[in-house]
Amino acid sequence: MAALISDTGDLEKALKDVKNELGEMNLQQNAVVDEKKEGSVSSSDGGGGLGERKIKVANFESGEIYPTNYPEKTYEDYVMRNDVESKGYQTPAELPSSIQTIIKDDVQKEISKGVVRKKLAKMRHLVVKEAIKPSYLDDLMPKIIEKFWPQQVVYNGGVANVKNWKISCYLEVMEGGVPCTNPCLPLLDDCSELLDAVDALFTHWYKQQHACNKPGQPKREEPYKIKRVMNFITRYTPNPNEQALLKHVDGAGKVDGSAVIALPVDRWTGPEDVMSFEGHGGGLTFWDGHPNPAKQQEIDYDTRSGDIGFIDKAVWHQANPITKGTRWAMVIFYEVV
Ligand SMILES: O=C(O)CCC(=O)C(=O)O
Ligand SMILES: [Fe+2]
Repeated sequence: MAALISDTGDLEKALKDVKNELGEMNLQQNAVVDEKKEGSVSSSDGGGGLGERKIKVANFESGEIYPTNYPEKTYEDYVMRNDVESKGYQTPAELPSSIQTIIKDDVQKEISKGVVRKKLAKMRHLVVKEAIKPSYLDDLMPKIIEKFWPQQVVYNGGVANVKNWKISCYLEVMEGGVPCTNPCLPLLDDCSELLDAVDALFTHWYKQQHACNKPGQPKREEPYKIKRVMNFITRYTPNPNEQALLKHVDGAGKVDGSAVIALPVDRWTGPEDVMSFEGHGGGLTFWDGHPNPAKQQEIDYDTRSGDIGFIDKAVWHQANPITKGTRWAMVIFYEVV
């Protein structure tokens, strides 16, 4: 029997911890994770015609302009910035200490352990509770609410059945201006610490999730390079077409993984009990655990401020409908090399 995990010491330690916690479980028998199978999850529609989130159409012809209080920046300004690779933090521990303070203590270890548990269940997603401190997001949220400016985008075939999508504010878009050409740059500035933090968490998660498990496979020495290919904030409401993002996979082949960060309930523009969606849906659901969609399990999470969902390539998921209040989330699509 070859070593179960041969890549990082971190992961080996996490495995020991989980082994202790799981007691009698025979890991030798149950825990072989087949990377090939993992990578072969179909991105075809396994869920009753709900569809992929295809990113195809750049549509910004309506003549919409930046609100007048925005600095005069154009798409070209944005592209110049996006050409710079992500800062390359491989773990939260490498972040500047000022940014480490916005992250939950010991989250690195928690992610390593969480990945081991998920691998035992052959799953390729992980949700970490309060990975970002809710108090930090409470401080950031008024800026997000002030500058939130949903851009009109049209997706080919619709975003999980919604053709005209105008509930997301794009901070970074793909080259060529997809899915819109007017990213909200002021908000990108406000969110830069949060984005650095999530980049480091995502890189750490991705590295653990893709650590080599197969006999004889060489250990990867070079660092993972991640790039945020798209990044947006969505505000869901109980209005038709604004309640949910139904079952989909991110990026239709162009995206290697995603992070979804739950943001606070908007207590700034209305009374909390009115804005809250507590008891009215709004969590995340994943379909995972088997390469064959018909055999996948459905897993629900009641996500709240600061929780992060890490999602591997082509894992089916859904932002569940709300019937009351407003629900905010930040979403980042990554390319990994
Ligand atoms: O809103 C969320 O919590 C997740 C949304 C999502 O999966 C997406 O925008 O691709
Ligand atoms: Fe998604």
